[in-house]
Amino acid sequence: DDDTIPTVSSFLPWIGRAIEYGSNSFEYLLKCEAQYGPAFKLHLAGRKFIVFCNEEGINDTLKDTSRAFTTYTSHRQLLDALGGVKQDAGVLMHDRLFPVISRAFSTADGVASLAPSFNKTIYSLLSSLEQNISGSSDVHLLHFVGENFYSATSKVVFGSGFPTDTYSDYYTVDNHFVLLMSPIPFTGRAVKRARDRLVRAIEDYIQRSWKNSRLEGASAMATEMYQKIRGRRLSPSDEAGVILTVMWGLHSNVINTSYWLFAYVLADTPSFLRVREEIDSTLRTRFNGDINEFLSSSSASHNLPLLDSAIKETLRFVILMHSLREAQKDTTISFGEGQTAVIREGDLVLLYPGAASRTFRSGRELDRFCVDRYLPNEKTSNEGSSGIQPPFWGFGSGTRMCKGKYLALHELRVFFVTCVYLFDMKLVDENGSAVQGPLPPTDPRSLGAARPSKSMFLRMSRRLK
Ligand code: HEM
Repeated sequence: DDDTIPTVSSFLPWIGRAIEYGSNSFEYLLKCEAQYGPAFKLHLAGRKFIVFCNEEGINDTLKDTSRAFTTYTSHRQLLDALGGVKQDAGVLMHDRLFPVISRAFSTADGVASLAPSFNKTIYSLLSSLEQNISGSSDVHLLHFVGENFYSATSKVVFGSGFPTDTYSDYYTVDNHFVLLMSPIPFTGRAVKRARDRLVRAIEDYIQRSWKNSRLEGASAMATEMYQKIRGRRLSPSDEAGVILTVMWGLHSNVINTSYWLFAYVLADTPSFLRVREEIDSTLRTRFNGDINEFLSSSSASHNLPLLDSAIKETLRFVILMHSLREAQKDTTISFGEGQTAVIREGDLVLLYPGAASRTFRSGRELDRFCVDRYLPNEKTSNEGSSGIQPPFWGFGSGTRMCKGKYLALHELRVFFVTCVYLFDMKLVDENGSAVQGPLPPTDPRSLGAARPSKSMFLRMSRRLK
């Protein structure tokens, strides 16, 4: 019987609308969890959704050894919304392109093919900024991080012919992602125009770069992906839309996570000083104080456990929701204390780790950023960490685990280390006042990952060495 878990009652239709229209879904799901417990059903647009909010339910779904679930539905939605793709490219994306990404990056070694050129490009972008700073300068944190990653990663993956001057359209698309996902046709005209311009720019790029069956100057991974896309005989704009969707996957979470990493760490000066000391001493003792030696080493030798803990702790706050799963056969999911939920073929399952990774077991609140929370074997180094390590799903888990995890971690580390090496940095708000302590609340319309609600700035000056 599938009636063992509660159904969110129909006198709360706004919950359905909130999710469907992407407004404040995080808040609404928290309210549902408070009222209905860790697993509940929602009926939306003629489909049944089952939401799991606790550790057991999330892990049991992510493990899915019986292959009961697919993610085609959410990938089709993404391709349609982000890439404006008209033909069905869900299977292409999932069965053809993900394995290419997976082969390229799913081991720490895999990153080696892109790391040297990424490191060089990031260093050259940041050191030219350093040369141009006199005194101190306030830069918009999200754009600082966004433009540098967009430019470096696009060039490294797609070659120097990629039009990186499209950043502002990319930003509009990413920032108003929720409007693109909305089923209401007249919302988000400006964002759709930005998306269409991006698609055309990518179409031009493909036309210019496709020579002798390869994308000139691009990575082997990008060429292999495009060969597979081309094999599908899509229209040129659908081909470009598929590339745009892949590109968004490459950039969006990295940029967003890097933004929050700077914000959380800099808003807590003692934490920042600890991370900086780890970076300085690692550079000094392992790389002769030479950033170039660090940049040309393999990422396995970086050995920055406190920075890695800070990244994980950041992800605990950033990843709110995982993509939808669609059941392709009947199955059951256990969600703790002997309770099970029956999932029927065609049901959609939504995993909601945002709640579980912030309240853990006995309901202890985990609202505070704690830089050393995920240090290996950390017990009680200070009041904040107090040895509590809530479950970590920053990169998902099981068969659908993030295929770009090692690339993402590499990029996040190298960017942060290079900034710490080159700059003195402070976090300030729009009025130029220092930001310390709790950060402003996240944008309530955030869907999969938390987005900022207010602009924050980095006050940067050259670091005296
Ligand atoms: C900090 C950066 C990143 C974070 C936090 C992140 C997070 C995630 C998460 C949570 C999932 C699982 C979603 C689910 O369970 O449905 C996922 C899947 C995926 N990620 Fe990432 N990701 C990041 C960067 C990247 C990058 C750089 C790439 C591309 C190279 C990438 C490629 C993928 C792919 C292809 C999947 C789908 C895997 C599948 O369904 O088989 N990710 N990512």
